Amino acid sequence: MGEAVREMDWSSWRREKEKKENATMWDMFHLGISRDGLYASDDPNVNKLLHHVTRMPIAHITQKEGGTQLKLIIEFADGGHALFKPMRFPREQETLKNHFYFTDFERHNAEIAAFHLDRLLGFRRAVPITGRNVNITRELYALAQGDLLKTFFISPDNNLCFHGKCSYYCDTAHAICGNPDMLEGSFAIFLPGKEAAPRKVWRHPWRRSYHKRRKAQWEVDDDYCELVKEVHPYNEGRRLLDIMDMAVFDFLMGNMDRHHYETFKMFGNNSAPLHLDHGRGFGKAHHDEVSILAPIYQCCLMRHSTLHTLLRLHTGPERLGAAMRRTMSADPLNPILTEAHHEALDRRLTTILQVVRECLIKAHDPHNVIINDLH
Ligand SMILES: Nc1ncnc2c1ncn2[C@@H]1O[C@H](COP(=O)(O)OP(=O)(O)OP(=O)(O)O)[C@@H](O)[C@H]1O
Ligand SMILES: [Mn+2]
Repeated sequence: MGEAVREMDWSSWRREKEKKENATMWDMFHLGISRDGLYASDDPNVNKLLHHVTRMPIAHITQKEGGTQLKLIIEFADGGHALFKPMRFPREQETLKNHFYFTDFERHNAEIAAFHLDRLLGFRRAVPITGRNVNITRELYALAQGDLLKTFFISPDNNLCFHGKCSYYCDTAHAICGNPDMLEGSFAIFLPGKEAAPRKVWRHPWRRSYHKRRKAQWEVDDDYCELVKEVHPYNEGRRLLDIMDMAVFDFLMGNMDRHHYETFKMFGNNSAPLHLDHGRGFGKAHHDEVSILAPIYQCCLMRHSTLHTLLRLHTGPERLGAAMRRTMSADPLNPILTEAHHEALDRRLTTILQVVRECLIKAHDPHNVIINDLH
């Protein structure tokens, strides 16, 4: 019953958009969202929309409520919206050695790179994101209001800075500063509003403990996957395989911060999870965090289509690191990643294939490991 009502909200909202005389690029993006992904593999609108976002004048800015680190909701002159994450540190700065994944600063370039990685892996579950240079004086300070406006100041080095209000790192010591007032940031296309397209938030079964002295159950129980396989929604349908895809994606970028994930309620339980929030990926180019692959080595599962893509990106002709370099070269903030991260992507891909190989050696039947979804 509940599902049916939500389907109706979504369809009346869709009809409303489709009726509009001139559907905007933003409308087209929203209308293209499906059960399987946020856009189609051959959708030319995605690159067009991202290019548009790099040039469109900004009309309004507000702080995004909640969240641990500062984010701005940007409204453009044509009525479209994006989620802005500012650059805090130069790309060369790695995750601080004594920081946990949950105290790591977010990186705008990781958000951009993660979108490209998700698309190259064929998932299309991450929101399209582009980099853009903003002029803090003209494009942020001139539009800021209320509490946000009060946080702008000139630093001792004569740069324009602000820190906003949030529960972590929103103070003078952790301000976001321009050079002298130019600032890099990531702009993520906004998803349809929660009213028209409500989302469900799920705890990730392999989430980390977020406590500096405690371990999660999957870290101490090698049979953890057997438990997960018993419970909804992992006991049927696509979801457990989606978790394997997420592990591939997160391991390649070194993202340990996948505590929750979201799905659109209107598509029901058998829909693709969204890949959101990758600001803590690409933090350490010289360390491979193999525990991110725990879902894969504990369950020994992978979609055939995913394995197929991984093998292609491993053997070439264009390998993963090179493909990332190529697709990100059009971004205004190119280069997005340092060379060491491109090397890490190819090295980690080899590790994933090795883990799958070990699963196949152990398995009684390879069809229990590689799940055929290529019909
Ligand atoms: N492109 C988007 N459009 C609309 N909403 C978004 C978009 N990206 C993220 N969100 C929403 O904003 C919330 C916060 O985003 P994000 O997780 O990136 O920030 P965060 O500061 O890391 O948050 P948290 O600390 O709660 O994890 C997400 O839970 C998601 O629901
Ligand atoms: Mn987060």
